[in-house]
This record gives sequence, C-alpha cells and structure tokens, in this order.
Amino acid sequence: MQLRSTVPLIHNITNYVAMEVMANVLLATGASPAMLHAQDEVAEFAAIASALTINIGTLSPAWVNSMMIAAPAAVAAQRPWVFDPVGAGATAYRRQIAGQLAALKPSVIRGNASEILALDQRVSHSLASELGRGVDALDSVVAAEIAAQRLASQLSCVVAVTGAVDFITDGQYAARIANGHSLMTRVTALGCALTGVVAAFIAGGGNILMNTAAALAYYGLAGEYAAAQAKGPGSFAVAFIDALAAIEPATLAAEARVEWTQLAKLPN
Ligand SMILES: Nc1ncnc2c1ncn2[C@@H]1O[C@H](COP(=O)(O)OP(=O)(O)O)[C@@H](O)[C@H]1O
Ligand SMILES: Cc1ncsc1CCOP(=O)(O)O
Ligand SMILES: [Mg+2]
Repeated sequence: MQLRSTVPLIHNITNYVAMEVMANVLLATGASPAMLHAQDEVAEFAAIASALTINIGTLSPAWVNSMMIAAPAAVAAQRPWVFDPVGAGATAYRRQIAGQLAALKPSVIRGNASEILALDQRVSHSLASELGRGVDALDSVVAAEIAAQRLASQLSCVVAVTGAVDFITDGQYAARIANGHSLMTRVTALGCALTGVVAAFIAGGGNILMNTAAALAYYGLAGEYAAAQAKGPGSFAVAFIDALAAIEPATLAAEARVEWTQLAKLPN
C-alpha cells in the first residue's frame, strides 16, 4: 500500500450516485480524489492526475463527449485508466458507448458479472444483446470467466469481475479473490468506488494484474471488518469507510484470500 505515501491524484468521470461515496472511499484508502467532467478541461486534467476512471452510470451525450476526450488524453500522457461499464447491457445507448470506451485502451475494466458478459457480447460478437436490466448483477462471477478472459485478450487489458468471489485476468493468468461481504451489495455505489480504488492501486506503476488483485482483496477485507461492526446497511456504510482507513499492509498480507491460476488458451 505504497499509495499512502504517494497519495495519488485520481481523476474520476463518474456518475451522480457515486460521486460522494467514491470520493470518501478514495480519501479513506489514502488517495486524493477529483471528480470533474467538463469537456473543456478533462484532457488537461487527465495529464495532471496519476490515473483516470470512467464510469457510465448516469450517461448523457455531453458526458460521453468528455469521456471520449479524457481516455485518449490519459493514454497519451501514459496514465492508466480504469473503465466501469455500469449497466452495460441495459440499453442500446449503453451497449454502444460501453463498446466504444472499451476500445480506448483501458488498463483495467472492472464490473459485475452481468456487465462483463454484456461488454463481451458487444466487443466479441457485435450482438445487440439485452443482457442485464439495470446496474446490479443478475449473473454469477463464474458464468463470466470466459467472457473476462476473451475481453482481456482482445483488448490487452486486465478484466476484473466482482461478486461473491472476484475473478481477475489478463487473459493468461487469473486470480480468484474470496474476501468480501454480502452487505457490500446493499449500499449503492460501492462497486463504482472500488473502481477508484483499483485506479489508486495501479497509479504508481508496477504489475497491473497483481496490483488489481491487491486492491480487490483490500476492499473485500474492509467489507469483512465493517460487517463485523454493522447493524445493517446504514451502519455498514460508515464502518466500511473506517475499515478502509484502518487496514494496514501487514493485515492485508495476512488476511487476503487470493488464489492464482494459469488459464488454458481460448479456442480461436
Ligand atoms: N455476495 C457477495 N459476497 C461478498 N462480497 C461481495 C458480494 N457481492 C459483491 N461483493 C463485493 O462487493 C464489491 C462490489 O462488487 P459488486 O457488487 O460486484 O459491484 P457493483 O456494485 O458494480 O455491481 C466487491 O468488492 C465485491 O467483491
Ligand atoms: C444506482 C445507480 N444508478 C445509476 S448509476 C448507479 C450506481 C451504481 O453503483 P454500483 O455499480 O456501485 O452498484
Ligand atoms: Mg457497478
């Protein structure tokens, strides 16, 4: 958790629901959040920040313009960017924009199983599927493993599928991360906020797959600690921020439940 000494600046073009939750989660983690999306400044800011996140949760045409400017600007400035394809399968507009953003060289795509399945359909098969009705997962992580591997291979990025047991892959290697608690699904925008934490963990360089695994284990572990204190979703949300701030690297190393594997090659 080197980020606590470097305090990376994380630029987030995120949704209205997630803005405050994500900013507080990033502060508790040890990063510095900035939520800005004006078309006239995103390219300049993407180069000032250490990493960028783009989230399509509350899309509109003006925001899409900003996203299409910010992602290439981050890549040109050699900053990693993380894509959160919220509700990617829900509407034709979302499927189209998610497919376009996925082609703009994200370092990591982080979504739930339904979102990763929908994105894979769009990128790999160009089908106008109707997968996913909203922002919550209807599919299991295991059902999205092949889709994640195919997306990672085709787009040369890391794909993280989150859920009860998270699955991450770069197309060749994969990890399953068992940390977490079901109360994490009862507070809105905790997935969106995790996308910011992934950006914070990869902002300093190093191995993107391993640093993404560390981010997911850290986040899930905070969920476990918070659940032990909470009476329900409301107190969980507060305890979760406290737990993010309290977890030390030694605790993470001792309590992370991460299993690595090498994947079989996908048939052509
Ligand atoms: N059933 C579950 N048990 C434990 N952890 C979970 C469960 N569902 C989600 N999580 C955790 O919640 C966080 C957000 O993931 P997820 O709910 O998949 O995102 P989203 O909100 O984008 O759908 C991740 O850290 C994930 O591991
Ligand atoms: C409820 C909602 N509606 C549009 S974006 C959003 C937040 C989704 O957050 P998460 O993907 O973290 O559950
Ligand atoms: Mg989400």
